[in-house]
Amino acid sequence: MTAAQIPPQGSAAGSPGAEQDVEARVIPPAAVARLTLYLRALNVLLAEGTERVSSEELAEGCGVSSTNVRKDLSYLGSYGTRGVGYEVQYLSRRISKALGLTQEWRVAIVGAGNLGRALARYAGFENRGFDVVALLDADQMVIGQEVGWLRVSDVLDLEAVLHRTRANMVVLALPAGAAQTMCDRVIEAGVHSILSFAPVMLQVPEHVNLRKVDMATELQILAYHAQRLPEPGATSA
Ligand SMILES: NC(=O)c1ccc[n+]([C@@H]2O[C@H](COP(=O)([O-])OP(=O)(O)OC[C@H]3O[C@@H](n4cnc5c(N)ncnc54)[C@H](O)[C@@H]3O)[C@@H](O)[C@H]2O)c1
Repeated sequence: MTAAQIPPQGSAAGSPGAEQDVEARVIPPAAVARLTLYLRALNVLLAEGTERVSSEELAEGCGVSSTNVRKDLSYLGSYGTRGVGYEVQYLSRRISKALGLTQEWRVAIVGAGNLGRALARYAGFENRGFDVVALLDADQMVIGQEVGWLRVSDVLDLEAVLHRTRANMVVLALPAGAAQTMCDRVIEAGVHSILSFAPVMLQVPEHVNLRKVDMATELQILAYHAQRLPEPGATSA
């Protein structure tokens, strides 16, 4: 094993001051995305009772290079010592903290159609620090229905529902035409972290964090890469 070791808390790099310095750093988006992969792998290792892991093992489990692992983890602090591997529990805590996952995230979903319902029923969010606290819709036939353990609220009451449930993230699972108005209302109600599935560009002020999920674009990227691969069984000329 050649991985660097995370120091025990209280040593120079693990001291509260050092952690604050580290947290002030901006982590590049691609590294943030990989940190979420490491966290998922580390949580599996934790559940299995594994105490240490090398950067090579972590890299293999996440499908990235060990150089990437070491570089990404260096954003959380410089850990220098080689040969012992990372302490799984400590590293998992550090990544969770860097990703803001030690904070309570309470998610309201607007749009209780196919997508909104599937998301509301998905049990995996809670394990990863996201509590789905509300599901809202505009359709009188849908309002009041039970989805999982939630009852669909009337979107006319959006502001009151967000306030009552202390939601601090909103997922928009709405038709494109309704998304901007709803996005504006959500921001006006004080929620500044929004994930949108609507196939439309949304305008938000600078202080708002907006992420857009576009599966069609992902599929197009996949198609581009797939057509560049040789057909199975094809021989190169
Ligand atoms: N990004 C992706 O990967 C992806 C994948 C699937 C769907 N989508 C998009 O997600 C959105 C939802 O998809 P779906 O399949 O669940 O659609 P759906 O038609 O099943 O559900 C939409 C829901 O939104 C509700 N709604 C409409 N206007 C509203 C408003 N102003 N306030 C509150 N609720 C309102 C409707 O009553 C309906 O229940 C669509 O825009 C779709 O294009 C994106």
